[in-house]
Amino acid sequence: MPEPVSVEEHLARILDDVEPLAPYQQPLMDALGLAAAEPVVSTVSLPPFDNSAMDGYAVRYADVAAASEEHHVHLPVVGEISAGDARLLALPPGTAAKIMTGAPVPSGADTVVPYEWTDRGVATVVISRAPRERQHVRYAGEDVETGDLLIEEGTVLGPRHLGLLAAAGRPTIAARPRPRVVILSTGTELRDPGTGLGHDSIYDGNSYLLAAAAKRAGAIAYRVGIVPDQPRAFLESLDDQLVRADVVVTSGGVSMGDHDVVKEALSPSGTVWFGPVRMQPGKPQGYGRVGEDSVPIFTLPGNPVSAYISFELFVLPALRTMMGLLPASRPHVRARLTHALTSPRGRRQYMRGDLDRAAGSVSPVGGPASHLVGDLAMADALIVVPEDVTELPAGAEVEVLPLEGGLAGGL
Ligand SMILES: Nc1nc2c(c(=O)[nH]1)N[C@H]1C(S)=C(S)[C@@H](COP(=O)(O)OP(=O)(O)OC[C@H]3O[C@@H](n4cnc5c(N)ncnc54)[C@H](O)[C@@H]3O)O[C@H]1N2
Ligand code: MOO
Repeated sequence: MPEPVSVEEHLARILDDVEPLAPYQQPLMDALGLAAAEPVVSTVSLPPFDNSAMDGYAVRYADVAAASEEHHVHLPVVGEISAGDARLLALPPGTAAKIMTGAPVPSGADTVVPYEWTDRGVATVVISRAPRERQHVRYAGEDVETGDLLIEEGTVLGPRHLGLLAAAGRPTIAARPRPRVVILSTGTELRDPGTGLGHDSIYDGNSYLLAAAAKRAGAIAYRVGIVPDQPRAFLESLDDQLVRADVVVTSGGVSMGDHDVVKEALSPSGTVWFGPVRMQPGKPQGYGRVGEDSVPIFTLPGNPVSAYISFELFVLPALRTMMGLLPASRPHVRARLTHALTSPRGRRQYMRGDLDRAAGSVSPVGGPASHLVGDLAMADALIVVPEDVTELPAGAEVEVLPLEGGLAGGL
């Protein structure tokens, strides 16, 4: 039996081993939530040309400066310019041109008078109020100039960044791809939701829990589902799946039982470490590489809460490292306990909690056991009780790992 390792040791070993995936140019819509793997410099100005901010008349300021309710200015209308239709290129002095929002301002004109300050005349326009000089003109380059840095390398691309890239004419951006994560549940007792249950079977919650967690982390999740507790069936299933995997995540079959299929199947290869981590839930862990392509594999414990906490602590940071997303781990916060709690000595306890960020407090949710999925769904944080602490009073300040938020991209 290998010596127990700390959470930090296990995570460090994993993060030393996984590598960022090679970036390539991805269509913008595929890049949502990914980290930019290149800085992007604008090759255009925005706006690209001087254009109108209002529906109205393009004029020379000097021709309308004296307009008021008492002193109307009359100008002949020499044309009409719509957005995307700019046949009138120059405006003679002493004239006006109808202009629509977004249409190019003709040379000679420097100001736009909105319809509301005119009689909306067709042949001649009567202007009853003077704009400020250059009012309602959006000048070329006033937003972005050619050569401006649009996106810093490492930016997690959200809707506003993608909108800017498109506005600047970029159809793609270099980003690391989403890791393809294959998720296998082991357990002869498992059944698919929607099917019948015997007195000795349970539904496979884990493959949904882990696939959803992987997908939310930005990965592509392939939920393979249930594999029985037979090493041969497990290895066959794994072998079939490796071709589409950047990462494999299994649940179950790694503790001390007589049918611990994952351990039994993978131990002979010698490429996967199995051992205890000083944490609860989540003690029995495994990590290593499998197959011809040395695909990283996480063998998580089968108890659902253990599997989920293991995902948050070990798999999520690995996936984020592969995607070049920083920070790799969700940041911890500190909060005050609303109730006292106790914890066993020697293993770091991850109690389920309900975090109130505004109040800076956290309430324990349910018990510490690792099969309590009802309580897990009610929680949004983990209360971290250090290995050497056995009791904490109400009001104590504790470290908390939020299960929602804290990472760029709304994760
Ligand atoms: N003698 C010992 N027994 C156990 C130890 C130990 O140190 N000595 N460790 C316990 C701890 S801690 C954990 S955690 C579990 C981990 O066991 P396995 O990873 O081998 O998982 P299984 O035995 O296959 O399953 C455990 C539990 O979880 C249920 N399960 C499994 N898969 C799913 C799934 N996909 N969806 C829902 N529930 C699932 C399964 O039915 C079991 O109840 O070992 C302890 N034992
Ligand atoms: O470590 Mo197990 O994950 O306590 O139930």
